[in-house]
Amino acid sequence: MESAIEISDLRKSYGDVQALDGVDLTVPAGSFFGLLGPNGAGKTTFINVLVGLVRKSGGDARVFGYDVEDDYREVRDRIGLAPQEFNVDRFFPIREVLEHKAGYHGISRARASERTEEVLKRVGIYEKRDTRFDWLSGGMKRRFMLARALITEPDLLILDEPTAGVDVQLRHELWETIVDLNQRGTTILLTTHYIEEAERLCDEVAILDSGRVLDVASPEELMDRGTDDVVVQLREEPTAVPDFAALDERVEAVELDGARLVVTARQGGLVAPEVVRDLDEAGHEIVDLEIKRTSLEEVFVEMTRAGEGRATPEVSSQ
Ligand SMILES: Nc1ncnc2c1ncn2[C@@H]1O[C@H](COP(=O)(O)OP(=O)(O)OP(=O)(O)O)[C@@H](O)[C@H]1O
Repeated sequence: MESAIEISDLRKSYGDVQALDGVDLTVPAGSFFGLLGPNGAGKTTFINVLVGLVRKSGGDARVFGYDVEDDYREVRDRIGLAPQEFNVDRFFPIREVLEHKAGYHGISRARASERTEEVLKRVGIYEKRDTRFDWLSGGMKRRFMLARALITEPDLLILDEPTAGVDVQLRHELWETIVDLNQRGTTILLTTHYIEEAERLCDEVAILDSGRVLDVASPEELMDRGTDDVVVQLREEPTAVPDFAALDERVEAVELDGARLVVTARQGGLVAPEVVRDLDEAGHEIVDLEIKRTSLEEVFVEMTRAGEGRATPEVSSQ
């Protein structure tokens, strides 16, 4: 499959701070890819290298096969970026801001005007087209950032915290719009602090910490590494229960509180049927069963906490 983003040994230092410390990453074309990491992990720096706002100190970075520095123009024309900050010309009607941007990318005046109409309708702020950016509500500003990123019909859409500070309903609406774009073939690179957002939307996520990629996997695969709770309510308080930990190595803890049994295990969904069978064979009657799945957020916190030990800035050799 073609790669939308191909990165090898990417490095960026700001003086003593090694913001990117040898990143290797491949984002397949058409995927919905998440970039997760705590504050200061290097996510914005990574994005800025791709869009030509920051010069890398070393390594190789390509977008649809084009080198981000040598083929800057080709790369920039293929990327739509919705940055975290509202870096928008505030004094013009938003319609004009979009038309200017399209013109800057070489789109004809007639097409720019059509395209402006399309994207404003798509994000649901067409009726605000003659309003200046300053006068939009916070949620409308977020929608506008997405519209501006879409004006050039990008093959790669980069969303840096696209739903920061928006209410639940708008967040869901924005998700729908983004998922629809992805289904039509646009590759999405998303950074977010709402880990649930990545869990719901992304095919794959990369966990970045201290300028390094700790892991790349699907949210499902990552969640399999955390532990789930299999919670069983028994009819009667048992005097003893089977030794689940000895029966299955995925079981990490067993807690009995009256008639309520909690088995903590990796891959709880697969362990639960065995727990039920063993209890049944031992003559216990089950009245309720619940599997409390670990969240991507819990796994993420665990992984990035493990990396804290080497978070000290290094002096760059580049
Ligand atoms: N222009 C700059 N000059 C000096 N240091 C910088 C600059 N930009 C970023 N840094 C440093 O590089 C590191 C990575 O920052 P970056 O903004 O890429 O992280 P991030 O993952 O996007 O964080 P956040 O989640 O807070 O947005 C941080 O230590 C930051 O202080």
